[in-house]
Amino acid sequence: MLQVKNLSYEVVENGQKLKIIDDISFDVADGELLVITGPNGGGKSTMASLLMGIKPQTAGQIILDGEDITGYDIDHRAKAGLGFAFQQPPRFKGMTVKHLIQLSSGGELSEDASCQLLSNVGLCAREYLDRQVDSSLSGGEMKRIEIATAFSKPHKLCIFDEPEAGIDLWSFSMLVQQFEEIHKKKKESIIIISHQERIIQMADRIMVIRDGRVQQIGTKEEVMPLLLEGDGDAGCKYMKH
Ligand SMILES: Nc1ncnc2c1ncn2[C@@H]1O[C@H](COP(=O)(O)OP(=O)(O)OP(=O)(O)O)[C@@H](O)[C@H]1O
Repeated sequence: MLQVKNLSYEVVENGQKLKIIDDISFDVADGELLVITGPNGGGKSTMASLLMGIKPQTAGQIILDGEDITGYDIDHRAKAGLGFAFQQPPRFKGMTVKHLIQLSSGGELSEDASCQLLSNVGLCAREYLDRQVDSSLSGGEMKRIEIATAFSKPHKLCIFDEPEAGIDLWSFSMLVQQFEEIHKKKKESIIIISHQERIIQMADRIMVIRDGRVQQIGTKEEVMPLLLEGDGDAGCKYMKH
C-alpha cells in the first residue's frame, strides 16, 4: 500500500512562495487503480514527480508498504518497488531499445519476451529492437517504448503520467487492454494520470487535483458527475471522450 501524507511542494518565483502541491494526502491500496485527473496546471505531473523522487517535496511523507521512502532518490524508489512511465520519456543516445528493455526488466529477458512487450503496446516489435533510443524515434514510438519498459517487470506500484499523450487510437486501445489485464491480476497498485474517459472509467477510485489541492477523491459514482458537469464552469471540462 502507498500512503501519501501531507505532501507539499513549493517554489519561489519572483521572490514569492508558490504552492504547487498544497498539503495533499491519499492512499493507494494493494491492487488498486487510482486515476488522477483535473484541469491543466492543477499539479498532477508535479505530484507524479514527487512520488518518483524527481522533485523534492517541501513537506510531507511517502510510505510504500510500511517503508518510509520520502528521502529516497529515484533509483532507491525503483529498488523499493516503484515503477514509472514519464509524460515525456527521456531519450538515451547510444542505447538500443532492446538494451533499454533489458535494463528496466532488471534481469535476463529473451528476445521473444522483449518483442512481446513491444507488441503489447502496438509496436511492430522486431523492427524496433535494434533501434537507438534517440531522436530518430517519434514521440508516440518513444512513449510506447517507455510504457513497455514499465510493463517489463512487476512493481509494488507503477505510475503512468498521461500514457495516452501522442498515441494513435489503435495503440491506445491496446494500451487500455494492457492496463485492464494488469489491473485484473490485482497484484500491482497503479496510478494513472489521465484526461481520457476510457482510462478514467477503469479506475477503482478517481482523484481530482486542482490548484495543487485534492478537489475530490472517491469512486466513479462519486466523482464522475464532477467531471461530466465540469463543475459548473463551462471552460473547465477536464475529460477527453
Ligand atoms: N518550478 C516551477 N516554477 C513555477 N511554476 C511551476 C514550477 N513547476 C510547476 N509549476 C506550475 O505548477 C502548476 C502545476 O504544473 P503541473 O505540470 O504539475 O500540472 P498538470 O496538472 O500536470 O498539468 P497538465 O494537465 O497540463 O499536464 C503549473 O501551473 C506549472 O506552471
